[in-house]
Amino acid sequence: MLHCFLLRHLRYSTPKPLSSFRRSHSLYPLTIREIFEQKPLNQSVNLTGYLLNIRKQKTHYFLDLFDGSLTNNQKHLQVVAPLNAHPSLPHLTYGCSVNIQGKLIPSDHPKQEYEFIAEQIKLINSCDASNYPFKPKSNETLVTLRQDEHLRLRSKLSQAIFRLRSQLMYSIHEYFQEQRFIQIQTPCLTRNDCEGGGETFRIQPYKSRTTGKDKEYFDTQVYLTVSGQLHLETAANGFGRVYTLNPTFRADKNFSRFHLAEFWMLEVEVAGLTQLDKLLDIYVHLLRTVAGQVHKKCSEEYKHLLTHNIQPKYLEQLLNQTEFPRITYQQAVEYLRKSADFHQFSDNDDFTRAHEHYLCETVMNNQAFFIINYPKKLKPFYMLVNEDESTVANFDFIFPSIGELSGGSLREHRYEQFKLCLDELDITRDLQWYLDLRRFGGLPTGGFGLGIERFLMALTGIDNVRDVILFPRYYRHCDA
Ligand SMILES: NC(=O)C[C@H](N)C(=O)O
Repeated sequence: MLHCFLLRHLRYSTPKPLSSFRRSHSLYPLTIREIFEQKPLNQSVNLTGYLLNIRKQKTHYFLDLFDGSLTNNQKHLQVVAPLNAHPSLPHLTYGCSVNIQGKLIPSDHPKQEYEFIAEQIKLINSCDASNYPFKPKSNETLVTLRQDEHLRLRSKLSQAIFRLRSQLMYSIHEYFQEQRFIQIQTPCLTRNDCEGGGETFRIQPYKSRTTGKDKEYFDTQVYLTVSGQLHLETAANGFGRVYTLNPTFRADKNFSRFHLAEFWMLEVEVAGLTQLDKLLDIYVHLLRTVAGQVHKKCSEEYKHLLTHNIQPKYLEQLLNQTEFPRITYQQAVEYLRKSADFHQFSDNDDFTRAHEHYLCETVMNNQAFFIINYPKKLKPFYMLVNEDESTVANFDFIFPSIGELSGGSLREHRYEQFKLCLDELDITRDLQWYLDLRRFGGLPTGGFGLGIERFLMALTGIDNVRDVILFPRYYRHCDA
């Protein structure tokens, strides 16, 4: 009985299909994009947006309405307001928000198929036009937009960038769905500094204004995560193929155009991997597929960026290459030592950005490449130690004009070795849960992290991370 009732109920609660115009019209406030796509001729509809231009002519006002729904080739909707119906619109200024009721009708104008005739125009909020950073026809640049993070999505340039970012996120999820990965949400609060680099933000007690009492995070030291990797490995031991796409935090006092204190990182972990080459193949396949999708889906955004002279000089490599050169740390050191600037490079030193740039630009001729098998002592404790006992099975991927785009490794899955390593570092107690993965039959896994903002730099040719994240947090900067 109950079963029948449920079935009947389910049937009735499924929304009935409506024509696409009616469905979107009734469920969400209508957008200009939908007006262009669905052309609801002669129906009275309501639109909300900003006015970008107001021109008074003999018989009509012409208003350019913008609501952020259009891609960049279609700019805005031109609204025609006959003077006899709207004798004066003096309260409307550039940038003000309005609600317009009107109708789309076929146009007599030879250059225009349709026009939108306003029946009623309501001012929602006026705009403090003299202080508004986006003046009519102003020439916005990435630098000027950066000064108004909270308003910059009113500009077409920022819109192009953040549409592209949204597509990137979507394409990443799509890729992993297709490859049958499970998405995991790793925690932002953690007790372990996974990278061991000491760049963690510690959660500090604070005095509550209302109670005046100190508040602790349950009497333990807790940090904002620098990487979800350790937690992701536990998930790889459960599901096999997993990924996470989360914010990560690094207390890096670096003010450079490559560094953020909060950045988004895609992290991937795959069980059953025992060869570094395989991990690199997976990484390249991901980059190629996702870059290809973004390139295909965002052609309008790319065109718009080009009008601002922003072009992805090295995107071709991501789209077309199935392989990238792979050199060992030792080979990279030899290249550096042959150069005039770096001939004194010491054994077991880490590469700086200057080293990476030299290797990429001069040695590799602006070709992206991998550096593999770093000395064990330069890298975090979790990496698989190679047979030579002195290097680890890891990679850094170096991209022209950016430097390190990603890092990854096979993980040390052998219980005895790993316990010894943790004991030596005196971190066994803190990481008992992580060691347990090996204690209870852990699988060999490998994975990598890819910083979303740097990936966006590679995809767009934009040369500052602060332009590809809406609210950048970096050294001494946390504004809006
Ligand atoms: N998941 C990873 O391999 C990323 C690595 N832990 C990093 O933070 O660079």
